Formats: sequence, structure tokens, C-alpha cells
Amino acid sequence: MTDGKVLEFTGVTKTFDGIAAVSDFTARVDPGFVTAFLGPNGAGKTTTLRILLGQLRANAGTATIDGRTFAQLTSPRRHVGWVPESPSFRARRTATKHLTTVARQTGVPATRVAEVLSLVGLSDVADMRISGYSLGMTQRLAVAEALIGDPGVLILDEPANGLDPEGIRWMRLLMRRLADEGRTVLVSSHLLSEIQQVADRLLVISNGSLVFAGAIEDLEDASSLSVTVDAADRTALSRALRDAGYEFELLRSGISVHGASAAQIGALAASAGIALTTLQQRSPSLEDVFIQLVSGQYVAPMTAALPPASGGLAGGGLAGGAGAGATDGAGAEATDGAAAEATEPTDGAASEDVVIDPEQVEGSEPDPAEGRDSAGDPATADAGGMTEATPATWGRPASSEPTSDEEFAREVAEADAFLQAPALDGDPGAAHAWDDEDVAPQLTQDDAAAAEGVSPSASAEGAEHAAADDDHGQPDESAQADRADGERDDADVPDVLEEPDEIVELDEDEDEAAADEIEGEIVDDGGDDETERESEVEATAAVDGEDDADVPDVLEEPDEVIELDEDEPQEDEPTADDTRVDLPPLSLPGSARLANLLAGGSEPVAGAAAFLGHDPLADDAAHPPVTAPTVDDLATRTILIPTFGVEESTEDEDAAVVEGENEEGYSFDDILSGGEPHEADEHDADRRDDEMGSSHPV
Ligand SMILES: Nc1ncnc2c1ncn2[C@@H]1O[C@H](COP(=O)(O)OP(=O)(O)OP(=O)(O)O)[C@@H](O)[C@H]1O
Repeated sequence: MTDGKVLEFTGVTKTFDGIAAVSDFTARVDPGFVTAFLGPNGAGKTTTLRILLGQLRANAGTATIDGRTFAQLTSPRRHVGWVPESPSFRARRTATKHLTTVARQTGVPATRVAEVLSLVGLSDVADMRISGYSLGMTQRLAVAEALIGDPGVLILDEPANGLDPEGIRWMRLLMRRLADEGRTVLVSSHLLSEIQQVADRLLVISNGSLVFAGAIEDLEDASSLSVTVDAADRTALSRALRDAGYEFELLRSGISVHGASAAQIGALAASAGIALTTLQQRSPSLEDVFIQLVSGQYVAPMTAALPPASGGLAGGGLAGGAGAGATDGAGAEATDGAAAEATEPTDGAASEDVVIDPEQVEGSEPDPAEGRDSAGDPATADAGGMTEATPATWGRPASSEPTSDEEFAREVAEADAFLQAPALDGDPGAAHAWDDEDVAPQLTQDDAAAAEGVSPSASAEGAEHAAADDDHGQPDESAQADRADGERDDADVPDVLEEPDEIVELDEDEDEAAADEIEGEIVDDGGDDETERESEVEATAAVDGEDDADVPDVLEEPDEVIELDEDEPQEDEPTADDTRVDLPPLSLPGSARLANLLAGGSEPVAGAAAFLGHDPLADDAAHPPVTAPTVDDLATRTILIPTFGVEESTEDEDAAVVEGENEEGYSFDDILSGGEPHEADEHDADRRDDEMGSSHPV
């Protein structure tokens, strides 16, 4: 069993420009559980996690892992794995190559690479370029990277973003498995429904403050529960309810009892010898309660401390210390967070055919405080809800028993489907203008690198290369800033492009293998600037190599806009009917989310790729689809967002139009804020004209 670590947040406060993103956040996360860190967009989840990971400096308070701050950890990757909200990688690398680099930096044997690839189900595509990965595969690779040091703590920031249902299920299974192994699993999400099947415990944050900490079943508002109950002997039942102090109403369909659980009422009827004909629990969904909670309509009692789950590890559970309704967890006694099982409806007892006597119940003033006991806690589903602990894989089971032939065939088919889809990545959360003052000292990153056997960067620039190269999972602030500014992401467009003088000339015929060979030589000889030089060589290979699908030549002249000859289809250009275009991964803010929205969740990557590769306003005959748009290309042209797939969206009225430039961030708001691509209407054309001005799509 892997040793998990306790995470503790004590009075963590963080302000940006005087505005509190996190306020006096106090909580504890224990090993052996999946703890969901829930809150609406902008609630402060990522900020809190980044403070824990040493990427941001808190204004006040501490966040520790096993009692130490991130900066104090030796070999941090061996303690903490981190899956960022929108992972990105170097497009030309293979997963094997990427993970081998990470393994070396982490100081784990290269054999660990195959292990984690198998664990996340990427073994079969390990030697494929990451540019060909789907969003789901990219997420899996991020998980593989996070797990390479076999850490006791895994932190995932909105891991379900952009995943299809199968991917979400896989992620849930993986989290369950890791927690069951004794690790500490903290997963952030803005949707309770996404993680309620797997989360054992919840930390709910709203407007930077903790508003709930406890077991998921404790989120239910007991006072809003009601039960519909009926018996052939209604009079006897009414009397029993009244005597027990319940509030109830006589309805045509039965008796509605407020503030009670089915278990309580069932037990009451059984003890009174009343045969029930109906016993039905009615309660708001957890999602309803969650929404009320974060909107301040409901203040949930916090569980001061929770006992270990059955079979779990010792630990005090969650301690909520901030926010309305918070209780101080220090020294609190453990309470039983597990709810009793619901009592089945009682039946079989003899009953008389008695007419109900409303007089008998009217005017009674039952005391709802009476007659309750712990046996009546609401029934709850199995919090884990998982019968499998092995993540689904592509093509081959990750571990343990092989799947059946049928399952295997299905997985292979899914893998094929995924493999046909080009990769996209984006960082919707990177729209923040990161403030350098907020960033934890670079020393932290260098210390960490040094502790892992990587030489600290000799210069700030070197540090940037090193961190961005080594660690998309734990990016340094400068890498974030690059994305926030809409500049080329290191994962997609190597930084060396900013320093053209340093480009190593490669023969145009040099292929990736040659580039790797050179890279290997440099890495093998690597000194302090190893990572930086590795970047440069890769960058050069990417620019000068023949395969421009990943890094187009236009990057040598970043300000230049690609002029495509519309009458002359480009080499490898897809046909008008071809909605799958081999695109490089993009690091446009919002692209990942956009991908998901465009495809309605069914085939996100392909849908977005189709969109990005095809101008839906173009007359197909005269304007064949545009091939492989680049970051620069997209940065200077209007983006057209079809509402219902590319092929149907060739008319003006079928397209919603959004325009933007990388430097300013893409203005996808009218699509993203609505949560769904909207039906184009007559206003779209007007809006498009407004937004486009005189510019027109390529
Ligand atoms: N570097 C920054 N500069 C300015 N404001 C910031 C910065 N980082 C975060 N914020 C602000 O702090 C608040 C919390 O942001 P944060 O990203 O932590 O929320 P979140 O809960 O992770 O949201 P989401 O679910 O959308 O990822 C937001 O209002 C955000 O705009």
C-alpha cells in the first residue's frame, strides 16, 4: 500500500489586486479517500491548489503536504502528482519520450515509463507522436506523468474537462483505485454530478470560502427530507407519527412526513406494529443541495471530523474552519459520517380497514425534535459506486485480469476512433493575467529540480525552459504567463523560436529520428543547460524538418499570416467531404472546452478539428477546406464556429461567428458562456459583421 499524505490548509488567503480569491481557507484532506474539491467557476479551487503546489504565494496561511510546504519537499514528484486543468505537451514527442525525460528528471528508473503507460492504457500508442493524441489520451498522459514518481498524493484539477463519458468513467475508476491503495486523492470539479459517484468526502468552496466539509451524504439537508408513507391503518399510523413528534400532512396519496427519512419512519412503523403500504423517501438531489450551498441559499452543517472509512486509514477527516457554518475541527470527536441503510418498507402485518379520522391529527402539535435517532439517517448510495478498480484501457487492460474478447474488441474500436482524431489542447483557465508578484519564488522550482537531480537553471530564461519542458504538470508561472498571454505554448511551439539565432541548422531531410539522436547526444552530455538545449534542438527539428503538420514554417516569421491559395489545394489537404483534418495541437484558450461543446460531448476532438479545419462559410467548390491552421494562422483570422457540425454548416445562417486574436484571448464567450453551442439565428449574421469588421476568414 502506498503511503498517502495528509494535506492541510490553514487560514489560506490569497488576493489578486485586492480582491480575495481565497479567504481564510482551512481544511484537511486525508489519505485513503477521494476528496472532491468542489466549487463553481472562479470559486478559488485552482488558486488554492496552486498555493499547495508552491506555484503561488499565499498572502496568509499555510498549505502543507505531510506537514511540509511544497518547497520543503525533497523530490516533490515522488510525493505529489499533479494533473493540471489543461495539460499540454510537446506535439512532436511521443509519450515514451516525454515520460522518459520526466522519469530521468524525477530520478526513477526508465522501466517506470512502461508501467505508467500501461496503468493509463496508453501502451499501444506510446510511440505515437502526441500531436496525434485525442484530448482523452492527452489527459491520460498527464495522469501517467503525475504518477511516474509513484506519489502518495494525487491532485487533479478538473480532470473531467473535455472528456467523454467513457473518459470520465475511466478517470473515476482510477481515482477510486488510487485512493483504495492508500493514496491521498484530491480532485477539483465544478460539477458535483461528475464526481459524486466516486467522492468519499467533499470540500465545497464558494467565493473563496469553505462552505462545506464533510462526507458526501452529509451534504443532504436533513430538514428538507420528506417521506411519503401510508398504511391500511392510517389512524394508527397518524397516531404513531404524532406521538413521535413528526410534522405530517394527510395527502390523497398517503401521509407526507417532513424532516424524516424513510429509515426513521420504517422503524417507527415496525415498532408500532403497523403494516405499511407505502414508504418513499423524497429529497432534493445532491446537485440541488450543492447549488443552494454555493449560492448561499443553504448553510450546511460541517462535519467537524470524520472517522476513517471502513478499511480506510487512520485520520481525523476533514476539518472545516472557514465559511458560514464552519466548525472548528481541532480536537473534535469523530462522528459517524456513514449513513444507516434505509429500512425496507414494512409489510405483512395485519391491518384493519379503518377510515382515517382527520380530527384525530388536526390540532396536534408534534415536536419534530422528538423521536429522532441516528438510525434514521438518510439512506445513501455507495459513495464509491465502483465495482471495478481497474481503469479501462485502450487495446489492452492496464493491469490484472485480461478483459473478455468482447470488451477487448470494444476497447480496440474505441482506441481506433480516438486515434483517428487529432489532438487539441487548450487552457481555458489560462485567461488570467498572472501577476509575477503572486508567483512563488523561482527558487522553489529550482530547489525541486535540484532535489530531483536536475541542475537548477542557470538563468531565469533557463528556468523557464526547464520548468516548461520538464513539467507541464507543475508549470512555473512564466509558462502559465505565456499561455495567459496567448503566446505560443512551449508544448506546441518551442521557445527557441524567440531566439532565432540559436537555431541549430538541420538538413531539411533530417527526420525526427535524427533530431532525436541529436537531442539524445545533447541530453547525454547535458550539463546545467541540458533541458534548454534539448528544447532548442527539438525546436529546430520541428521548424526545419519536413513534417510541417506539427510546427509550420510560418513560425519562423511569426508575424506573417499564411496566405493559402484557395484555388490550389495544399498537399495533403483534405477533401471537402473530409471533416477530419490532421491538425497540430492548439494551445488556444478555450479550445478544449470549445471542442467539447462543439461536438455535444459525443466526439469532441473530431468535431473541433473539423471545425478548425474547415471554413463553414466557404463555398465548398470554390473554397476547399483550409488545411492545418496554425496558431499564428488562427491568431489573425476570424474563427467560424458551426453550430451543428461542419458539413451542415456551410450557409451563413448556420454558423455562429466568433473573432479574436491570441494576444487578446479568443472571444468564445457567446458560445462558452451559454454552455452549449446555440442555434444560429438572424442576429448571428449581424453580430458577425460587427465582430469581423472588414476582415474575412481565410
Ligand atoms: N493570477 C490571477 N490574477 C488575477 N485574478 C486571478 C488570478 N488567478 C485567479 N484569479 C481570480 O481568482 C478567482 C479564483 O480563480 P480560480 O482559478 O482559483 O477559480 P476556480 O475555482 O479554479 O475556477 P474554475 O473552476 O473556473 O477553474 C477568480 O475570480 C479568478 O479570476
